[in-house]
Amino acid sequence: MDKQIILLPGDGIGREIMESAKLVLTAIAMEYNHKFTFHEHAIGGDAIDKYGVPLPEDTVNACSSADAILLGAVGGPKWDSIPVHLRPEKGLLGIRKSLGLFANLRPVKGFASLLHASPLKEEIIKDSDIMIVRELTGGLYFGQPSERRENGNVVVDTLYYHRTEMERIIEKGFQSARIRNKHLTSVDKANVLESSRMWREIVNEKAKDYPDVTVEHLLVDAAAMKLITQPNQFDVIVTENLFGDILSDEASVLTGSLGMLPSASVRTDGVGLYEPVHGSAPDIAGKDTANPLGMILSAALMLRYSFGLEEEASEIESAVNECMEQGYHTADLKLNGGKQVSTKKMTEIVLGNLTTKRISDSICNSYV
Ligand SMILES: NC(=O)c1ccc[n+]([C@@H]2O[C@H](COP(=O)([O-])OP(=O)(O)OC[C@H]3O[C@@H](n4cnc5c(N)ncnc54)[C@H](O)[C@@H]3O)[C@@H](O)[C@H]2O)c1
Ligand SMILES: CC(C)[C@H](C(=O)O)[C@@H](O)C(=O)O
Ligand SMILES: [Mg+2]
Repeated sequence: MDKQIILLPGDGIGREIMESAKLVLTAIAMEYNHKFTFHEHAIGGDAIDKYGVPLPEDTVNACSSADAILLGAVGGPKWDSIPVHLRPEKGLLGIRKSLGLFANLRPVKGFASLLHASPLKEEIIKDSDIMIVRELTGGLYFGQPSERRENGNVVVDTLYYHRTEMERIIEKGFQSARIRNKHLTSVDKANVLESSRMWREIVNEKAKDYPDVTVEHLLVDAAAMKLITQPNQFDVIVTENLFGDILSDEASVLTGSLGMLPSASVRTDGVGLYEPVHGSAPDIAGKDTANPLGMILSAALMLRYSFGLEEEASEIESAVNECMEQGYHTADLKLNGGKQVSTKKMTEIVLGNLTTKRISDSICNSYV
């Protein structure tokens, strides 16, 4: 298989973890005889520094003709004084919007050997396996007007959704539930927001097309509580943009660290942008301590969803699982015992676990 992959490392730990994903994909390409060609482009603060804008036209053009895109993270204190409409984060919002990537899939499944890494009790998180389906190109993030008025004393952010934007993401939620455990939790704030009233109406209409899927409506505040008290009651969560952003960071606690969570931002034709759920982690950037696994697992999602390479994707996921079982972890996973390693070392261990299946144990041992 011959694929053109755009790499957008971005800011902070973005470049460090992107290097990890690139090495893993290169190893997979060698093993399976694929040709992955990588093209790096600027986004976020990196693009502001180089070109004065968070999303250069050249980056958009390259992404538009690529087979898939990997993104590290954007943002950081260096760009804090920049007005909101020019900030690094606008580069990320801009690329999602211009490519029409309306569905953000955030699987939250802890590794069995990491159950004790979560601050939550093992009996609560055991067996939890959730897919968060987050709307990604509408809502408060993109509402117009969005401005300061009356000498800066009044601020306006608009929560705008068209019915069709809700329909397509809710449909995605039902489809995902149908191929998983057939339970859909729709999260909204229908006791307060007009947008949530329409959201709930659409969920109820669509439910008629999916009689095999059970549907539950939860208000977002209660959902936030239930996510960490009864996580195994969830299968698929479908929700709008801002609620999905907040709930996915919260859900990462189930896995032991935000650094573990991958995500896929897709549209209906298979084109996708793959990015870890976490941000640029400025507090640990450049220290070789970041957890690269959310990024590596995002690369696995790319192979599965954009290229249909299920075996290769599963091989990466198994290699990551093996690292956990071998007791390796980066500093973000607060474990008693185990072997704490750097970003680079963790990447080498994943690579070693990949090749053990095809080469030999002795090569793997040279990494550890
Ligand atoms: N997709 C993205 O590009 C994205 C996502 C979220 C936040 N951001 C941006 O990142 C910047 C920092 O935001 P923040 O601090 O609120 O969130 P963050 O996700 O960057 O960090 C939150 C905490 O988690 C830790 N963390 C995150 N990823 C980690 C990893 N892979 N390994 C180890 N520890 C990790 C950080 O050290 C920090 O303590 C902001 O500019 C924000 O807008 C970008
Ligand atoms: C950086 C920010 C714009 C982004 C979002 O809110 O979508 C991030 O938090 C995420 O979860 O991908
Ligand atoms: Mg977020």
